[in-house]
Amino acid sequence: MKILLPYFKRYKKDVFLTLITIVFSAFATLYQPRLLQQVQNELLADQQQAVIRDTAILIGLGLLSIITGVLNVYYASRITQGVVSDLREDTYAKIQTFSLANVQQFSSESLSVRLINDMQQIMNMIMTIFMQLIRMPLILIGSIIMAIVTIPRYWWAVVVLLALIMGLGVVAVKQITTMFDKFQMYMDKISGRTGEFLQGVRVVKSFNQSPQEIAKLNKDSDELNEVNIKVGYWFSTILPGAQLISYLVISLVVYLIGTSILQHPQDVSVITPYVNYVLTMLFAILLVGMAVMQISRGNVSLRRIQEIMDTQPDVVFNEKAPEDALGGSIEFDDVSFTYPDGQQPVLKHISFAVAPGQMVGIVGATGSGKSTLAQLIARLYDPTTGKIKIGGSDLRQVNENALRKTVSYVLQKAVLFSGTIADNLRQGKKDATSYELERAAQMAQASEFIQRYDETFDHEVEERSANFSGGQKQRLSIARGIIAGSPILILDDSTSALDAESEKLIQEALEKQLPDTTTIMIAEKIVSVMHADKILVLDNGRLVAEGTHEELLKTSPVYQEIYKTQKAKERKEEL
Ligand SMILES: Nc1ncnc2c1ncn2[C@@H]1O[C@H](COP(=O)(O)OP(=O)(O)OP(=O)(O)O)[C@@H](O)[C@H]1O
Repeated sequence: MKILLPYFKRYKKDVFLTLITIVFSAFATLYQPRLLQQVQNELLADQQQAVIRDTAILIGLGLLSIITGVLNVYYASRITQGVVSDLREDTYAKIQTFSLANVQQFSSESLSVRLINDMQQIMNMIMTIFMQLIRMPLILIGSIIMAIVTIPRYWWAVVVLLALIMGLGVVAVKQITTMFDKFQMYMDKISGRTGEFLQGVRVVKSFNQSPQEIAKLNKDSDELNEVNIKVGYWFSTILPGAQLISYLVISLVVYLIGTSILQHPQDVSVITPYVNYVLTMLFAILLVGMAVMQISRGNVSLRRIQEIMDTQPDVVFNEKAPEDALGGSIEFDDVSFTYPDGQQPVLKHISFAVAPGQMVGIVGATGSGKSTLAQLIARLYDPTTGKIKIGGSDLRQVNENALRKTVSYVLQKAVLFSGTIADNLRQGKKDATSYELERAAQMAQASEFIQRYDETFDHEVEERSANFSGGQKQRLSIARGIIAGSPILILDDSTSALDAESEKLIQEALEKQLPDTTTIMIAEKIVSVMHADKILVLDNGRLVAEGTHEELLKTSPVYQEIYKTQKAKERKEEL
């Protein structure tokens, strides 16, 4: 709860006004039965003036109840909306500082559940605090005092009633709160599965995996249901149980009043207010119980947000360093890297240097560490040991904006966002002109298909870019990478869905039109990088050779082997 205090402070005025509405509303609720008793006595004594006066006050109290109730909801909502929206913004800003390793540690699905579902629980909790948690204890204490004052000689009945209902409440609340952790855990699991299912819906359908996927989802959903049913079971026993206890105590007190009515005839007028106070007490206990449960549920969510806030980003940039783009040279000095959740190093003692403007190919078998190496250049992870320098600066010392301006990374899996083609390309450069869009599209061999749309660059990209082919997506993401004009461009197997001719044209365009750009081309096929100034050969995380295609054919057995296998495969395909 401590995490919320600074946020509440921002809404001091609303908190103060909520407290005032609570005090007045509690007073109106508690004073009404007392006044009713007074009116009954005045009726019995035939005091008409007093009856009219007190009835008017009763109506006034009713109105006060309504007005303070409405104002309470208004101010509580203002606090809740304000606090949760500030907290969500801060949490979102914190997630923005996360490295890939941090995101992986939580899983992106869990982060989105925390931002949506957990925030909703926190919202319910704050609303409950300002509507019930402060008001109901006041009403509870007030109704206990008033019930005792109404018939002092049966004070013990109130004590018995409280003890029984509280006992029931404590058992139920304990049971229910232990289930909230499980509830959030299953929510994470289900949203993870649903996200995975929707993202891979084509694979699921084409491999006829729908029944299996549905069965997995059903299993998690059944487990969540079980938790919900148990919570529901406890909820459904509390209310009737507490009502039964209250009516038993009320019946006992009414019976006792009946047996002694001759000695205390004035007790006739106390029965109604007494029943009223006992029922108010019951109502207050139930609402306090519910509020405690809502708050403990909110606390689970708050703890999950706190976990995000307490996480130290494991890639920290030097915000004091200059924001200007760095140079285009790359230097790896004895770099090794193990993924945060991995056992074995994926890169082992890698050292190499690339001069600005060079085109460098990286080849190696699948899983040899090519993409990992590229991700280290973009500082999506830090090396476990060793040092990487870009433009002569140690990556651990650079400013984040400087690095993002320097390295443009076109991912292996092309990802576009909903919006227009132009919106997507401008993610590379916010203020790119139409000329720059066209030039980048031409270099990426995307211009031809873009020109076929009536709206050209304003053509809509649907959600998950479902209206584009794999090759079109790759061309657009290459164009997005090019448009940034960064000194270093990394193409991580980004031409795999293109035909050989388009791939060649893209390479020629890069060579001719971006001669000063350092280009790192990761490729499965040697033919894609054979014209590079230098080729790095990775084998099981080790840099086993570097040189031009001709040099490597003479000196590197690993390179020869890959080349031979690929040539043989090509020949087979031609036959
Ligand atoms: N996020 C990750 N967490 C843990 N291990 C990972 C992660 N990404 C990759 N790996 C592991 O690191 C190794 C190298 O993967 P990487 O993607 O760098 O290889 P690659 O050479 O680019 O492969 P490919 O040509 O198939 O893309 C693999 O064994 C892979 O399982």
